Amino acid sequence: MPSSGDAAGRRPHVVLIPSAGMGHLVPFGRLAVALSSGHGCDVSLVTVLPTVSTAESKHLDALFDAFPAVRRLDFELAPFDASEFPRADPFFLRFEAMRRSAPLLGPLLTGAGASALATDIALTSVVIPVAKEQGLPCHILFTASAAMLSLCAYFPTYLDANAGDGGGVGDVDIPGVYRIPKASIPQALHDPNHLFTRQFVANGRSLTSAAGILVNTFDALEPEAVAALQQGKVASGFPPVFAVGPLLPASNQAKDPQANYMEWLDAQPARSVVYVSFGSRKAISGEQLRELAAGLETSGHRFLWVVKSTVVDRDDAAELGELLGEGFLERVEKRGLVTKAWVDQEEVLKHESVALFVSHCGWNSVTEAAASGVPVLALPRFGDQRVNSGVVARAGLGVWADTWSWEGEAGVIGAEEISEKVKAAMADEALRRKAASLAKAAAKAVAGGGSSHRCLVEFARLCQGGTCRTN
Ligand SMILES: O=c1ccn([C@@H]2O[C@H](COP(=O)(O)OP(=O)(O)O[C@H]3O[C@H](CO)[C@@H](O)[C@H](O)[C@H]3O)[C@@H](O)[C@H]2O)c(=O)[nH]1
Repeated sequence: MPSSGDAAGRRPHVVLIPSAGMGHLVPFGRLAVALSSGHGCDVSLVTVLPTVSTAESKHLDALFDAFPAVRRLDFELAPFDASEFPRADPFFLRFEAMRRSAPLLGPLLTGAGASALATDIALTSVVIPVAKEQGLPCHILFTASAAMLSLCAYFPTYLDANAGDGGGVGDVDIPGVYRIPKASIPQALHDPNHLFTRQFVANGRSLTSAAGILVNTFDALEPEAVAALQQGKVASGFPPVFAVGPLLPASNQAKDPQANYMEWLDAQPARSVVYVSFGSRKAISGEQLRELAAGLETSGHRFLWVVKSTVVDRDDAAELGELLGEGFLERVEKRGLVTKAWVDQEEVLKHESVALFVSHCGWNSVTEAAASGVPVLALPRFGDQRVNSGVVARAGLGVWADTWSWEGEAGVIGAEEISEKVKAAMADEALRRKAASLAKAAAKAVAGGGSSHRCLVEFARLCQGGTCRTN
């Protein structure tokens, strides 16, 4: 039942504060749409200006156009001199700018009449103190898997218990969840002094200061992790956990008028195409690109391959053709399309010609594959993607050859292995059936009365009258 307002009839006004990066903006936009349609909440999505990339600006413009019920709340960052950090990437600079602009956030929230906040785990150190000052409950939308959330929640305890061992990080057996093998733990976490590790531990500790935690997942995809988190088995003093995924509004992607991939897909036979994409950014090495190209070629299958321009090594100015191996594009012309366009991935995954998704297992891609019933061949690259690949394999959504050579996150998987795995996955009828059954479970979870729908109702109710745990 939608929330009908407080005693004075006021609707809750939930303000969502995403961090930068399409992998984060996309689920925040989707949560905004889900909450504003049918849950009795007013919803504002904070647009941090200037945006980090044109992809982000286009995405946000398309979202606000398509869903006018979602209010846009512009947050102009205070200018700061980035030359202090000459080698920092745009995401670090964005975080630093947010941190320095925090004093401006309180007045923005008061002016907007916020009654509750939801922010990204990466921004808790900035947003939670502001929320405390304002007396507002602050929730977290965790944009990765529940397995990754449980690792984040348990990791500080794990490190405390293993401090002094000197043996580094091993398998991590998360209470109530399962054992995450050493090789799946993000590489940076193997070094206790790495900046990422310190941040990850601080984030893990900050989870208990949140009023509630939303996760873009659903029961059938991650039964163990969702149950353990909700039952407080992973860490003590844990706030309520709402598994609200898969967060999927109607398509709201900015269309690229130059892109011809949908016409190309329309011309392919049903269930014949391997879709290959590694998310919105982040490089895979030139060497891995060429191995992948050769593997796709020898697999003999049709493929649509989305290569982001940032996928190409920054200092490698060569054109796509050269990067993918000499003559590759000409040889595969009749059965492969390689594009640098921003595609509407949901639309692609729903297309009847698509049979397999070769994915880095960014969490949004995993949830989209699950919602579309497209099996995944996992090719994780960095960060949470190995943990997510483990989820994919456990749930039967896809295959992850975790026996593949592990040489750290920069390890290269050879063409022959890729080709064999593509052929096997394309021929695997049982895998296809299992993926299709997960899509049914996903649809059931988000429909009225389903587990994710109930979690969203419960969350909206908490925003209506919830007590503030951030104090
Ligand atoms: O041409 C494109 C490329 C991407 N997308 C969309 O962009 C999002 C990409 O997100 P994701 O699949 O999660 O990949 P990343 O962009 O790599 O996401 C980052 O954020 C995720 C969520 O926290 C993490 O799981 C990843 O490891 C991290 O790299 C998805 O919704 C895609 O559908 C498109 O629609 N068209």
